[in-house]
Amino acid sequence: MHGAEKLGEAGLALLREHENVDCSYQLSPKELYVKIPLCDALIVRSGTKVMREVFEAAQGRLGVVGQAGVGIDNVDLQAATELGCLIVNAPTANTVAAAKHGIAILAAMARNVAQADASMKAGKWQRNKYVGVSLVGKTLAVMGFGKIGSEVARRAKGLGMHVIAHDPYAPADRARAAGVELVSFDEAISTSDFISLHMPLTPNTSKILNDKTFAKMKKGVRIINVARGGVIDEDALVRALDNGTVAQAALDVFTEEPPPKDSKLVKHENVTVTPHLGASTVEAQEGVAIEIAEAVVGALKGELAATAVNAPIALVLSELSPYVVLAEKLGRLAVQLVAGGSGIRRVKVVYTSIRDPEDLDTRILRAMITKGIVEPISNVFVNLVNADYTAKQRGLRISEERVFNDGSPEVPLDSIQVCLSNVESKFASAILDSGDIRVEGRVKDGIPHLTIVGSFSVDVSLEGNIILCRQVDQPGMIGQVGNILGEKNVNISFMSVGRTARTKQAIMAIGVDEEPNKETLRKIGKIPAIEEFVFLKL
Ligand SMILES: NC(=O)C1=CN([C@@H]2O[C@H](COP(=O)(O)OP(=O)(O)OC[C@H]3O[C@@H](n4cnc5c(N)ncnc54)[C@H](O)[C@@H]3O)[C@@H](O)[C@H]2O)C=CC1
Ligand SMILES: O=C(O)C(=O)COP(=O)(O)O
Repeated sequence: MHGAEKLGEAGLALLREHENVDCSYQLSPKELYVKIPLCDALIVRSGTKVMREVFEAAQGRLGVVGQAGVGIDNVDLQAATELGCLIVNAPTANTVAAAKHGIAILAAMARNVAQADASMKAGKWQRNKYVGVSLVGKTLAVMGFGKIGSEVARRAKGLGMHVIAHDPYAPADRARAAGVELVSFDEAISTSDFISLHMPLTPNTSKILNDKTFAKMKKGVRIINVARGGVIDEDALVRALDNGTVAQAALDVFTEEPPPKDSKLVKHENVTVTPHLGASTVEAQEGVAIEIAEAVVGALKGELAATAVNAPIALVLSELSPYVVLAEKLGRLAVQLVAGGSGIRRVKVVYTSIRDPEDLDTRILRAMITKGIVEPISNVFVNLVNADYTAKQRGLRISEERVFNDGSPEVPLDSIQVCLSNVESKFASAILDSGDIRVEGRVKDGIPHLTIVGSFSVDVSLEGNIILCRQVDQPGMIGQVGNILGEKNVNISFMSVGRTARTKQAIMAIGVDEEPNKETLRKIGKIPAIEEFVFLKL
């Protein structure tokens, strides 16, 4: 575990309870590359760039990077995903601090607090020069109505401002509940006296305020930015300040941090600046440190991080947890049933559920099925982060289907079925007439069970390992197999027989705690009534 930027003490203490912690601050990229292969986790703040080189230098060891804040524009998510590294952030603990800093610099700008302070310290008394503007009745456009934007809106209304917002993805009812009207981008920027930026920096929002958009604003508009410097074209802002389109700007963030010493923007007399202090209160930093420490420790333990940035969002985790295990095990079983040499291309997953498709997020289940399929046949370590990417890389086409059934609404899924198309099986009974290998499972009392193999019904809990045998349905079979396993001290945890009357054949599924040796398996294969069998590792 390695901390690259100063983290609150409470978070460090929590980390130390679980991991070895090394705090080195202000490392050069080179120094970081040397340290990183020795670390399982890295925690940074917005000032550290975690680019592809860092993930490459990690040589596969780095499992998680924690960004101790909201914005993750300092992390190369694509590289992290490709190289199987989970990124978690701390999205909630600094919301109020950032919102209050936005309000603080807005109010300071409107009343020239910083400029007046500097003037007095220079021995002057300039009451006429620093006449400000009122906020009451002025229109504020909140650009990005997320966590921080909505807190800013609430506070600005308390100051008597009229607040509108632009956010293409925000739910209208949330804005309505806050008494804020959601408007188009053009309406927001062209009708307001103050514009406050609260969207993430992404390719879509980069330089969203530029010459063209400044030209649409009311003359004398005031700009506040506590989001990211890159959402403004800073040269265009200087031009807009110089030609009076923008009366004032209050900026906490800059395209380059720290900005160049001779930055025209920073030095502009109508600009109020702070050095990226939005999240910097003692309280917020302690909160963020705890939030990120918990996420990183959890991720290192293999828990599904709710704040994972580049993994499928683990919605309603507690509810889906047993299905996540079931999904991986079905993937594992299916792939082990494939005869060597037949390449897997198409995977069909069928979820049977009473839920509407929108109420059931299957991304995590798909990821786990991929993990189950890919891991036994490759050196790739598949995790929630790189599952979809890995599947694509290997040419696996995974299609998902939903089948509606009448069950209890409390049960999110009745069954999961995994079919591998156009492959040969080392256990012919697992193949349907259509040529697909099929396995299906359910969760019973919180435990995943295998319930169908090919066209045979079975019922075996997916714990330990499994032996599947197809035999002529006759008495004494269970005893014969049980004796052979017993002789070698292989403990049977579960056993189930499913038969089809038509063929008078049965499939026996036997759960075993230990892995039987080759000799034991050979003996089972020699029982005359056994037509085929396979040992599957879970
Ligand atoms: N100055 C500082 O120290 C801090 C800065 N931040 C910055 O503030 C940003 C916002 O943080 P939160 O509110 O916590 O995130 P959030 O994710 O809750 O909200 C961001 C909102 O922006 C919206 N958005 C995305 N693209 C947009 C577009 N093109 N136009 C308008 N809205 C758009 C999203 O729909 C979302 O509602 C972070 O991404 C981070 O960069 C966050 C904390 C501290
Ligand atoms: O949370 C964010 O996005 C921030 O900008 C805070 O960054 P910091 O931890 O102060 O470097």
